[in-house]
Amino acid sequence: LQNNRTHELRPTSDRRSQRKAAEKHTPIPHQPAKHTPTARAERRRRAQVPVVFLKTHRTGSSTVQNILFRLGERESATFAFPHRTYQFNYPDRFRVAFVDELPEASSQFDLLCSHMRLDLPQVRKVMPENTVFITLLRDPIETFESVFRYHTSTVPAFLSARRAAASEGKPALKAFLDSPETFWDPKEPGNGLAKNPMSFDMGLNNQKWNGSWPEDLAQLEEAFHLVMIAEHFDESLVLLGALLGLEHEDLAYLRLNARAKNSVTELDENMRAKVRSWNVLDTLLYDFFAQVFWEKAGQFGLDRLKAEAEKLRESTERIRRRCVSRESVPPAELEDLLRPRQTESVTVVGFEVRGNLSLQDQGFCVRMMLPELQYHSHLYFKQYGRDMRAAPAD
Ligand SMILES: Nc1ncnc2c1ncn2[C@@H]1O[C@H](COP(=O)(O)OS(=O)(=O)O)[C@@H](OP(=O)(O)O)[C@H]1O
Repeated sequence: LQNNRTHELRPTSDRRSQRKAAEKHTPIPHQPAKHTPTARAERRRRAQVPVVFLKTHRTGSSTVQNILFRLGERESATFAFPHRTYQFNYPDRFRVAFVDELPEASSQFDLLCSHMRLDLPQVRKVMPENTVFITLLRDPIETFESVFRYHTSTVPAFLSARRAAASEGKPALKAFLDSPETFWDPKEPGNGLAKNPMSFDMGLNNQKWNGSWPEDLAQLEEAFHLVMIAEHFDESLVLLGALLGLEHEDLAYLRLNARAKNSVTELDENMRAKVRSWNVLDTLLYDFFAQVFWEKAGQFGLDRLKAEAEKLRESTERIRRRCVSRESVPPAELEDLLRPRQTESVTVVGFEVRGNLSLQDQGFCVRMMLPELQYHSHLYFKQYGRDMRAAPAD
């Protein structure tokens, strides 16, 4: 099984040494069968609708993507993967041309869940008519703080702020928030995430409110069957499970792609107000879909949702105890297969898998903690029999 393929976005020498190191590591065991006969029977009955998951930045989206990756792999779904790398030419708006070919043996794509900036009509051209659309939003203040810290050296506006801050001896985020307009050039394509990042990912005008916003929101509400809310993650997963016919075990998760505590900036009230005001459209977007979320929750039944979320938490906790020997593990202590992507500006922590697991449990547990890039390359290789392509050299 060619399953230790690591993503191709690192320098070749780094990749080569990583490959070499990877040979020494535990390969990803085969995808295990479900555990109980009843579960197997249930699974056969699940209506396998195609799914698009709009993977918004720094919202908890890798955790949801991991659930979908596991589901798709188990059901031999055909993934609509980017032609290159693990993103659809981000930050360009999604286009059909960004999608890799439909494998010969497949008649349609079943799952699309790699990073993109949404363009609904274009996505609809790629996916079957009965596709279910889902996404995830997070409190805009938390999201922006995380986006800023994670992408400080890749988003030009943030990088300029960091340089200015260094000369003034200030924290970069404070320098940015004191005068964001000084650093933010709206014409610079790489600045998409610098203001209202969730609105940007949803394909909205993230620069300023305009007359089309209400209509655009209404269209998104119509298109998306479920917009999950990170602050109510378990309740969101219960609704996702109901929508896709999934069991609690399918929805078990670990908090992936989390920053180490020392990579998080504590915001005082003054900074929170500044973040809120700079990202006012994200607040509008979030509040709108939070309301939609609670309407859906009401239709499901609030008491039922609460009880189901509690059961999900319990089953997830059991699975976590079975799988994880150590949480919040610094990258240097993780094997390559389980090390999340790091950026220049933050430390991202991961998980250590328990030893002495049966092969079946090992397959299940490793997948649950597999970082985005490793799982993406594994599935890409499985689907196409070749490595994921690297980004073109500039
Ligand atoms: N289950 C759950 N609930 C709430 N929050 C969660 C969850 N899982 C992941 N996270 C937090 O989401 C942040 C990572 O988001 P993404 O995976 O979307 O990031 S990325 O854009 O793919 O890099 C990252 O946030 P920060 O740690 O604040 O940066 C994760 O801690």
